Amino acid sequence: MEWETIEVAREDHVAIVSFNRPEALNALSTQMAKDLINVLGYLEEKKDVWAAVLTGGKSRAFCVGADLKERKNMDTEQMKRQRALFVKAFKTVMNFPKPLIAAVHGYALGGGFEFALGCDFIIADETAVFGLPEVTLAIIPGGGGTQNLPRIIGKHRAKELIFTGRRISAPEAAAWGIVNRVVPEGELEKTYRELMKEITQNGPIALQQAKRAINFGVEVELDTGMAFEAECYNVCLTTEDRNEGLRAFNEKRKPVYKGC
Ligand SMILES: C/C=C/C(=O)SCCNC(=O)CCNC(=O)[C@H](O)C(C)(C)COP(=O)(O)OP(=O)(O)OC[C@H]1O[C@@H](n2cnc3c(N)ncnc32)[C@H](O)[C@@H]1OP(=O)(O)O
Repeated sequence: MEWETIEVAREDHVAIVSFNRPEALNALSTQMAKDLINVLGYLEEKKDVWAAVLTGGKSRAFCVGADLKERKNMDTEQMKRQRALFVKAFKTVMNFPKPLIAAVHGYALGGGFEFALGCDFIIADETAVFGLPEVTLAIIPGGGGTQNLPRIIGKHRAKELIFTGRRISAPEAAAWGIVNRVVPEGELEKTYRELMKEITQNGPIALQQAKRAINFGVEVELDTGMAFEAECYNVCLTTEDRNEGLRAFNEKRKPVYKGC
């Protein structure tokens, strides 16, 4: 499959999804939103894809947010249509059922930062810069930033970043819990390949059920969350992979999971 603004590479059970508009610092155009929705829908259906990583590809930016050049020439109707498409793209990232990790090099601003926040977690190299500058443009984050950021770093820190529109460095983002780890420049690709290999040696159905249980559970009170966790656990109980896991342990070998 080919997409105009996004590259997809495969490595075993991992899909490497890279924004591919380096000439515009991966600014989010209408076409890139369409491509991202199609790519993630395609990967959701691919049974042999167990996890994915979202990167800025060859650009010196992960994604610098909405394409302000494209937007400048839009009328109200076109803006409304683009907004609906953008919201669909952000929700497609947030609702992707398999582990989806953001690997950030360079700028992750506005919608670019919101794509990363919609992933399961973020790793970055030391060049990464994060920010939600929307209020400097007299708008607000419209890709889930006002919802995901406070859930990750708390209301007060989220309000400081959103009210100021200030950019923060990778080490600051790590100190605030936005980023799980920061690696030296040039080591991001090696790091995410190792991380994805570590994740995809595990049961793919269990990965999806763990994601479901966590995403649902953090939004509800404990008893409801525990009941939902039990539902997710039961999905794993009836898999052949679960039997393989037990067999492998008792035969003192690494399990070979098949996603069934
Ligand atoms: C739902 C989502 C909403 C949103 O995301 S709102 C938009 C939020 N994003 C922004 O406000 C970022 C705007 N861009 C900048 O602040 C700066 O740029 C950077 C800090 C990202 C980079 O600055 P520097 O390193 O000095 O490079 P440069 O000359 O400003 O940009 C290089 C080329 O990239 C284009 N570009 C940068 N950001 C965008 C963008 N968001 N939309 C469209 N193009 C962009 C520029 O125009 C220029 O291109 P040319 O060399 O042809 O002039």
